[in-house]
Amino acid sequence: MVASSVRVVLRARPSDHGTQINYQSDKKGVSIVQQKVIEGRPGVQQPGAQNYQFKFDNVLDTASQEQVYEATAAEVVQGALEGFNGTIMCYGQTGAGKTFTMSGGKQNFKQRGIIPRALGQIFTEIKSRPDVAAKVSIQFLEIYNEALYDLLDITTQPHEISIYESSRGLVTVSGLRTAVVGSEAEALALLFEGETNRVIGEHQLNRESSRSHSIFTITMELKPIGEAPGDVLVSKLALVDLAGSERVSKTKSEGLVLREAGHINKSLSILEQVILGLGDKGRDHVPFRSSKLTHVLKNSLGGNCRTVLIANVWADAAQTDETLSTCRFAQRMLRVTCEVSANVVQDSSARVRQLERQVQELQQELSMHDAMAMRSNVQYTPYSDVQRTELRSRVMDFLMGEGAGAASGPGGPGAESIEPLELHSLRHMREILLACRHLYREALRSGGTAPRMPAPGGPSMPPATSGPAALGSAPPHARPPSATASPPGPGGATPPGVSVMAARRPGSGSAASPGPSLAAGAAAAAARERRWSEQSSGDGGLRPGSASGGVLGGDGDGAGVGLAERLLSHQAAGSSGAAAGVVAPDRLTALEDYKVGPGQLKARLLGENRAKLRAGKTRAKELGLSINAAKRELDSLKAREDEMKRQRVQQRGEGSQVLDAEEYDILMRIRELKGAYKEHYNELQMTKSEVDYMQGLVDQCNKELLLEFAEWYERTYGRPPADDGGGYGGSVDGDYDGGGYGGGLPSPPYRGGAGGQRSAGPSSAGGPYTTPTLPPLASASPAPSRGAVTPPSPSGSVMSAASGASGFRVLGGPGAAAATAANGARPRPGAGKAPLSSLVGMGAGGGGDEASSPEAMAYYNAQQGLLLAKAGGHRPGSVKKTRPTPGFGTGSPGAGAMPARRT
Ligand SMILES: Nc1ncnc2c1ncn2[C@@H]1O[C@H](COP(=O)(O)OP(=O)(O)OP(=O)(O)O)[C@@H](O)[C@H]1O
Repeated sequence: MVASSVRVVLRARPSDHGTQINYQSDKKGVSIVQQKVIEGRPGVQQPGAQNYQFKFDNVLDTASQEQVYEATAAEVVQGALEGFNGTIMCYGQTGAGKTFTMSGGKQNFKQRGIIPRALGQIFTEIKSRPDVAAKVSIQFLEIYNEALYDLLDITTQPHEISIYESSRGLVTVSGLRTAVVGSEAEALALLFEGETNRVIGEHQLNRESSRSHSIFTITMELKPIGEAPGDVLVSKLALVDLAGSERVSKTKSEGLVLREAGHINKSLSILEQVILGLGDKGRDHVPFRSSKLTHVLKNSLGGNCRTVLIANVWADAAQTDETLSTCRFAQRMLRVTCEVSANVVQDSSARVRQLERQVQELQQELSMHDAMAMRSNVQYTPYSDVQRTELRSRVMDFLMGEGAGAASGPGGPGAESIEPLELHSLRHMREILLACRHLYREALRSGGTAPRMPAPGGPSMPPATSGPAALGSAPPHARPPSATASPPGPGGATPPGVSVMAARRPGSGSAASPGPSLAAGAAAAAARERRWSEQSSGDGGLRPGSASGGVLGGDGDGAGVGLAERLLSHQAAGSSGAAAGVVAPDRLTALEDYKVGPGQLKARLLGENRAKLRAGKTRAKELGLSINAAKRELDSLKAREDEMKRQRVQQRGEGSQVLDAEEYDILMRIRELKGAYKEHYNELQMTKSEVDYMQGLVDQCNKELLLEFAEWYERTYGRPPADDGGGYGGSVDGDYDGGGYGGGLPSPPYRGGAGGQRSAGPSSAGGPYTTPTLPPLASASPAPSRGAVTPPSPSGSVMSAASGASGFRVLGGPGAAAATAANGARPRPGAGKAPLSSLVGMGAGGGGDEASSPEAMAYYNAQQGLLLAKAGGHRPGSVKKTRPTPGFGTGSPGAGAMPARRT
């Protein structure tokens, strides 16, 4: 255990108003000069302004925020790869940029936050370690109004999620879906999926304010593979985006948003008390259990965890009070220390192998001892069939030998004439007993009489209790045949080599056939065995929420549900107009109006992101082509070089080092090509990550735009009748790269259906990922090394690697596949039953041909049934998200003509 202090990073959102707080940072820390207005003259201290000094490890200058995000992610990721738990927690007032820091901005890849960076680093590192088997799993928890929600599965009810604390103080959250992910793209898809499910609201200071705390947990298990497997490193990374503290006088919150603010402020104030308690060594009680947030974070605050706090402040003069309060909180956090140690878990299979080796060595050791003690017939290995048969015949001889029937016990008449059975070892003794049992059963089966056992301690057994009927009810240790050879002495252990005069069973004819109690005993044993096997098979089952592997299976959960559910709730609610009497245009027309009207900001963002996504794909395609061309040229140059080398050796002998001009040129060209290959390969890796990220952003924008449109439509024209399937599910992203997580929304007819058709197959889906594959660059590729670029796998070329990493792997069940096919869209990571979202609008006119697909409709109906069945217990957040609240839309300040946000 090593004591480690919490690290604090200060990160400032730039001022919106040209007025800002003056930060000065030097080695001592950050100094904040409180100023009134310094417009036009930033950095100039006004007379009488107060100066505050805070000391933090790292002051984030906005110009270098990418490096700080990258470095902060790397800090905990590196620790996690060594088995240390880590936490990064964003704290600060509302609007200060916590979500921006954790998840990233919505504009571009460069703005991605700490979570996507951490995921990228984890998978890059895993790829560079071929000697390690890694398992990465993800959970995404939301704490909203003091209730727990699963952001990866919104059908899970809060009461199904609970916090457990072990006697050693280890806190775990049970009931959450655990998604095992195999690539960065899969993990990113889940992040975006969860983000979309998060409850957000709008107030004066932030149009997209998180109304909940979220904890994105990455669990890693790293296990060495190969001849001598070692211990497993298990680590947990908790990436926490807290809801922002807010002064309601500033945020002008009302209604539900105000109530949410109450919960947020209360839980943050308990967090402060916990931090105060942890910093005060004299305090013996820290109120971790006073709020769900502090209870869940217990191990991250002062536990076995390396913790980094990012104090987010808003560098605006109007926010000085909140900035100072955040800095004070961060200062207190610096006093908290954690006891950290690497989590090393023994690999049970490796342990078994180790013990087997140990047993073997001990057996050899024993054999040597026996040889020295002249005990040559001790056997430590299991008996073979031949040995067993031989032993049985000896036991038989013993039982039927001279004096049989006369001897009635050790010392009885005739006993001295019986050749004793020597016992060499415990194993030998057991085998003799087994042989007795075998013979006994054989005798019973062949209709013979069961030999009677002598009464324990008595010379002979009274007939009434000695028959087989009595045997069944006898205690196990007294049952034949074991009792016959039951060795003397406590515990029945007989020293090896001791001769035991086995008591001979009187062969009297008084024994009857096996009685019912024997049969009952056998039945009970069988039942026991059955129970045991049932139990063990039950143990192997997975608890709900501990899904492994089938992360996104088409089993009724998945990416599209959140949206679909919300959309369904609109449809199910029937028609009720906010503006009853207004003639509603058809929804596709309305959607077009919405995109140039109230939804133009999001529509523009979507358009921009789509353009960036397309640019990324084009670049990836160019890079792929150039890599493949380089590879082809390298192959032919290599062949030519080999040929020239062979000729040179033939003509001038083995030792000749003199190259002619052509061979020299070839060598130079090979070197040049290798450099270009490596450079382009690295760039392709980066571009690939960017494409995955931008795809997620596009999908997220797409969903949000649809959702906002649905809310706006309802407010403006009232709820559409249930059979009006015209628009909610219609895509706002008709381009080939579009589509929600569920495999793309159907292409709207007003766009000519281009999207749906173009995404019909892999060759049209991802331009750059469809060129022919090439074998890996064998000798020309750089050798894999830690931290270096991993060359393409032997099974595929650079191009196929790119396509794989884009994650277009079908993870959904048959329903997902059917829906995807119906959709004409390629399956996406996180698909699961996601295509539901694309099917919602199929009822009439939304999806063109696809609507007629019986498989798709069957899938849709099944999903709808599932949702309706669960409708009674929907999480409040998801329902709430679909419903404009009093604080929004018409009434809330700042809402204006914007559609009501999810609240
Ligand atoms: N460094 C930055 N550069 C550019 N824009 C930023 C930066 N930080 C924050 N923003 C912008 O400020 C706004 C508020 O940011 P964000 O939603 O991340 O704040 P928050 O602290 O999470 O707020 P809340 O607690 O209300 O959820 C967003 O529009 C975001 O894009």
